[in-house]
Amino acid sequence: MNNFTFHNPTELLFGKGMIKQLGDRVKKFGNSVLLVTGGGSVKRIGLYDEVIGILNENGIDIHEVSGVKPNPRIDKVREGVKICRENNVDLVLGVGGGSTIDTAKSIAAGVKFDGDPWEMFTMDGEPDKAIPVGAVLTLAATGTEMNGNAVISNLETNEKLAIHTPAVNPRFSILDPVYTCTVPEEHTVYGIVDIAAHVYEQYFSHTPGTPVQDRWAESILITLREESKKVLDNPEDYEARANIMLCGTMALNGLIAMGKETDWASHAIEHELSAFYDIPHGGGLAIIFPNWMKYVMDEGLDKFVQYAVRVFGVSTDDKTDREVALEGIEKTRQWFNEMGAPSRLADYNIGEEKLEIMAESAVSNKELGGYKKLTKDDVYQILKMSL
Ligand SMILES: NC(=O)c1ccc[n+]([C@@H]2O[C@H](COP(=O)([O-])OP(=O)(O)OC[C@H]3O[C@@H](n4cnc5c(N)ncnc54)[C@H](O)[C@@H]3O)[C@@H](O)[C@H]2O)c1
Repeated sequence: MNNFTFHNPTELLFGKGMIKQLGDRVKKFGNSVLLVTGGGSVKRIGLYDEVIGILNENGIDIHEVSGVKPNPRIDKVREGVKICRENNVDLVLGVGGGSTIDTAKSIAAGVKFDGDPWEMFTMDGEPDKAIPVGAVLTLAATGTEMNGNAVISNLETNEKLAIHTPAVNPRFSILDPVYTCTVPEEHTVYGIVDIAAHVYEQYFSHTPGTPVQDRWAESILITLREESKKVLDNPEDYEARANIMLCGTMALNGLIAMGKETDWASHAIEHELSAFYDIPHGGGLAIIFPNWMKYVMDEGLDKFVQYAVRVFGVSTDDKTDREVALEGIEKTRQWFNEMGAPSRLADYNIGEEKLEIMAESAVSNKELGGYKKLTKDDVYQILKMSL
């Protein structure tokens, strides 16, 4: 295990009715809020009215940015920064899924950033200041509710890039699984795939001596498999929704990455797909991940054997390590397929046209991969396997 420091400053308020704590939490940071919401789902589920009611009851001034789209855009960040500066906003409150909360985080950092907010995503280094952020999560997927990441797209440059800074870790995050009961089936599935993908990026690592982290990761994957069946059979199964939500948070809050090298190549490849084709992040990951696994498994079969045996119960009898590893990967594809996730780029009508330019862009200015370092040609091969 490598040396590490772990500090996660986000206060998690988890469970039915925890929204009641919102006024108290917001008032710790001041009395002027920028409320950031998406395309309307928070209104349809009644959460918007509830949040406005609580903020009003507590005498908090409300400013708003609404209409954040999936694969959120930099223009909404610019809009929010302007409003915050003009109104001396004390806290940016994101209410919605990852796209909305990432926008809230980027606005909070943009307020303290001297320059156009897009420069925070393209510059060397990370922004290190932000005004406080709060989150009310409505979709289990990204882990953004308890981390310092925010992913934003720029449609003019076909780029989807991230910032990573503890400055934007939400000061508090309210997670009521009831809100996730209305997430449509396809986004529920994309969320589950995204959570599994976060685990894979940290699980497949060459760092030796990490049995605790490995078993935490495996427990998230096994729980996800069990609960995904329940939630797809009954979308209002509270316990299943709650367990999936907790999996999402624990998959990307630093816990399972303690003392390990991590990978993130598949996420970078998927970000190219989302940037060029505006496809759902989880849908892109479902296509890419099993192909990435096949492409890199020979760099360290032992971890893939462990994954196959522990997560899918694959028997090792009379099989080579390679056969066991491949069976684990096939079971991964089967699990994603059974949930109805896409399996080929053709499912999004994506052909060969832009594979080369996406491969080039994925490796530009950065080293890609950890389990296997990937060159442009490696990325191209993985995309080609995914057609
Ligand atoms: N910050 C991070 O750590 C991190 C990690 C992974 C991915 N991401 C990014 O997050 C974004 C994806 O976020 P996401 O997966 O949470 O989805 P999302 O926020 O894009 O939402 C997907 C859809 O679900 C709808 N929705 C949300 N909650 C709902 C509810 N309760 N009921 C009905 N509909 C609801 C939204 O309106 C939207 O149409 C991508 O841009 C991805 O790249 C961020």
